Amino acid sequence: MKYIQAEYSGQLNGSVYIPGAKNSSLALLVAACLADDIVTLGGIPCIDDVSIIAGISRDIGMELKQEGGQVIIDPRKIHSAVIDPGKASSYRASYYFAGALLAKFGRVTIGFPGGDDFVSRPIDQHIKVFQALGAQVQIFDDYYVVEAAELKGAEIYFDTVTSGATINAMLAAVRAKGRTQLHNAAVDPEVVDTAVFLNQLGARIYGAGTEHIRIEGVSYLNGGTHVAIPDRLIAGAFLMAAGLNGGQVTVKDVIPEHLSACLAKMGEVGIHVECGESHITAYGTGSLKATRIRTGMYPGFATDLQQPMTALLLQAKGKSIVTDRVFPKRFAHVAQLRRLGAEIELRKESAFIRGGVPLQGSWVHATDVRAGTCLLLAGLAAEGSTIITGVEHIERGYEDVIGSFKSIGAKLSMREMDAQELPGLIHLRG
Ligand SMILES: CC(=O)N[C@H]1[C@@H](OP(=O)(O)OP(=O)(O)OC[C@H]2O[C@@H](n3ccc(=O)[nH]c3=O)[C@H](O)[C@@H]2O)O[C@H](CO)[C@@H](O)[C@@H]1O
Ligand SMILES: C=C(OP(=O)(O)O)C(=O)O
Repeated sequence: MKYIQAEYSGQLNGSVYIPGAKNSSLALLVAACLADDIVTLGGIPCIDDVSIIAGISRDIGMELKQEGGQVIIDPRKIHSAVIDPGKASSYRASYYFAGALLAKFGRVTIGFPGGDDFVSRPIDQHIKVFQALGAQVQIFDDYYVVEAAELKGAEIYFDTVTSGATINAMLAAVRAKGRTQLHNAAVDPEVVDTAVFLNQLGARIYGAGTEHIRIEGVSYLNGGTHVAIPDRLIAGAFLMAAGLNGGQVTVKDVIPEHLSACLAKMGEVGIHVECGESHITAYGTGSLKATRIRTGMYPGFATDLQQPMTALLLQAKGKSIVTDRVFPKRFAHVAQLRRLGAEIELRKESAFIRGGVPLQGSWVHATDVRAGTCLLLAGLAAEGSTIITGVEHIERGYEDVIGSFKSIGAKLSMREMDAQELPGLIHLRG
């Protein structure tokens, strides 16, 4: 079993280049299915979720090869729209294959999405989209089938703001007959990135980045080239690292506007932030103030950043409250932080933190990708050694997590737990 060992690291200083966004890349790679010619994508990170897509692509006949930092995709030989349920459920964004393959082939058989487990992650809005466009959806035990003789443009109102279903609606509607209008659409940068890419291929999507998106269906999509936007979630976590023990961290190749809410809250807790055109520097002052965080859909404070922010707030003297309204049960990291000595209570959709209590290294388990970042940051601030298992969750979203954190001075190593070591470690788990 792989694990990460984190040691108290003092001040973190340095700069890191931020890779392309996981959540954009997962949409772009599948959007490429819709093209009728070769597509080249840049900025796609080397993460486990992308490897799963590569596996699915091989199964369905989509050629996908990596050449010097670019992924070249040939969707012309796709011969199957049946996706292995095991592969579909080993990451979240497999639902994009449902929208894209439905649009291109009129039928898709696919397993349910997996990804981080926040107790409830419904896909009712995705299904609503498919049905509105004229498809039938049949649900079986471990897969579902979506099919339509013809997809026809429709008027679709989302009952809740969802980035996944907004992107999926664009994928499904882009080749539908006539006009589709999406209302109460998500305005996330990843939605805009997917629309920009599809338009580059010849799609006619208007208004992405606002709550109303209009899609005029087209019957053919060219090949083309696109570069994924930088990962605002990885960038946010690195900037927070500067606040842990009063260091200075610069993230390069970012779009600062995508991090507005995060930077505003970092300012409130006492981290000084300076933005350039494509870089941001965070200066920790060594003294953090408690605050209140409420997550919201973009441009609100990202739910994916509340977990690393919680690690930071453990260092801020006083009472902080972190409320997650997007995923009210996204708090599996709290029990693990308590193992490090954190004073943190859960009530309904909020974590109540008494910050400034010294942390002590222990054995903790990452249950999802950002819980992993949270535990990693907490481990760097805790006395002694922290053992973090559940590395597979972290590797779903982070390319070279050890190398990039080490480059800013973090004392981290990836290890393999062997039988001799286990008795020495087991007392930490309790
Ligand atoms: C692969 C990917 O891009 N993952 C991101 C995506 O997940 P994901 O696409 O799953 O999240 P959504 O944006 O769809 O979810 C937003 C909210 O809508 C609800 N909802 C969603 C779909 C649906 O059919 N019905 C419904 O009720 C969800 O429970 C949640 O409360 O956006 C989340 C919210 O920014 C991020 O945390 C994830 O990192
Ligand atoms: C929740 C996340 O991932 P996913 O939606 O892929 O589970 C995340 O990236 O924080």
